[in-house]
Amino acid sequence: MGATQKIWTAMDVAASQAKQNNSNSTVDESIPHSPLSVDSALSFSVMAPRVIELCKDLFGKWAKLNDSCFSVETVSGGITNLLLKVSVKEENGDTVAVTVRLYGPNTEYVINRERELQAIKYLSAAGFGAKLLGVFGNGMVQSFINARTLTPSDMRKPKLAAEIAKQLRRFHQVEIPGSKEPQLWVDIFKFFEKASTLQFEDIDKQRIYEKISFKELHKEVTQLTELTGLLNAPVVFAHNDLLSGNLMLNDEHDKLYFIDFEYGSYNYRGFDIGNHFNEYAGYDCDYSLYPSKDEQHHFFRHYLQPEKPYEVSEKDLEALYVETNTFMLASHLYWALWALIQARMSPIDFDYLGYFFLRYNEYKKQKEMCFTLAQSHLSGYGTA
Ligand SMILES: Nc1ncnc2c1ncn2[C@@H]1O[C@H](COP(=O)(O)OP(=O)(O)OP(=O)(O)O)[C@@H](O)[C@H]1O
Repeated sequence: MGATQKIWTAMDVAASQAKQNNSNSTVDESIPHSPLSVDSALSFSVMAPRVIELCKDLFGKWAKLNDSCFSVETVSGGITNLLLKVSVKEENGDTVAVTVRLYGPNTEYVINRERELQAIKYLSAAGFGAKLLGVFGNGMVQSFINARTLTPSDMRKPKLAAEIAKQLRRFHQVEIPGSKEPQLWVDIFKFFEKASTLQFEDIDKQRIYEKISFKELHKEVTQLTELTGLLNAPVVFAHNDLLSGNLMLNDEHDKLYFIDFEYGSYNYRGFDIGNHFNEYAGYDCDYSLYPSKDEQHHFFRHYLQPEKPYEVSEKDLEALYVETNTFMLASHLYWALWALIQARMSPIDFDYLGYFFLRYNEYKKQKEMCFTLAQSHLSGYGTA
């Protein structure tokens, strides 16, 4: 969904097993670590010298530089992650820029950082995102990406949509060690457990919350689990949060970057694509902006056969259309339940309860059409 605070169910990544299975020799295991932490709640003027000290501790070549060779600025952030840019004038006169990400307090219990770091190593070795340069007590240092963040309307531009599709295909081909079990329903049922037993101190929020029928919601989740189970859908390593804020473009070099792998996991390919299409709605959640069938086909052609997009068969296009638009419903349920938990847990001032209703109502609006589409496809009739 892309709001700042992220809720993550602590799924077992089997890190030790992952290390044993580690067969990708291109992964750099020599990433520097520092035990230092920098409190993200400090004022900027107190924090900046500590960030410089941290950089010196992590990277030996900077240890002897005078502090005046460093400049620190804020890229983005609030109470959760704080992203800083550190520019360093090196001895040879070159200036190098890195990002320093400080995890906010309490994020470690909602985000599985070990799993995120594991994925970053492999994804960055495959050329995705910023390069991981160092890890410290409460954050990480990555390369600074010289690019602009996309807007929702950028994502549907045919040239960019084709590039996103092509890169998503490559992303889905990356192999990350560890369990390959799709996490979608594991997450959704864990979210459901938590979301259905909340208590709000705020009376108004409690009243709104009590209007939700968890019996009905549970039925919806179960029905959709059963339906998607019939699709025999491919499982891939998915980004799971491919919204415009997580896509960056260097216009000069025509280079597109996927960033922010906090939600990455093995998951259904259709979920990743359907979730991305839901993000065409933008920050105002205007679902009338969901891509048309033609726009989806354009994306699928470049996803399925980037080298020969116009040779993709109608049959393959239709199958991926059905898969994506069935899992698109799951994306609504996933973020709806996530928002309920956020409404209770997040310190961020955002109308998460309102967001629950936006996503759940859109699910209900689309349900019949998507179920009919999937059922007729499964029964062999397909659609016109
Ligand atoms: N390595 C980088 N280089 C340059 N800019 C970056 C880099 N990583 C992130 N950004 C910028 O910072 C913004 C926030 O980054 P990111 O999504 O990773 O942080 P976040 O704290 O997880 O935010 P959110 O929760 O809103 O997704 C991005 O939209 C992008 O504009």
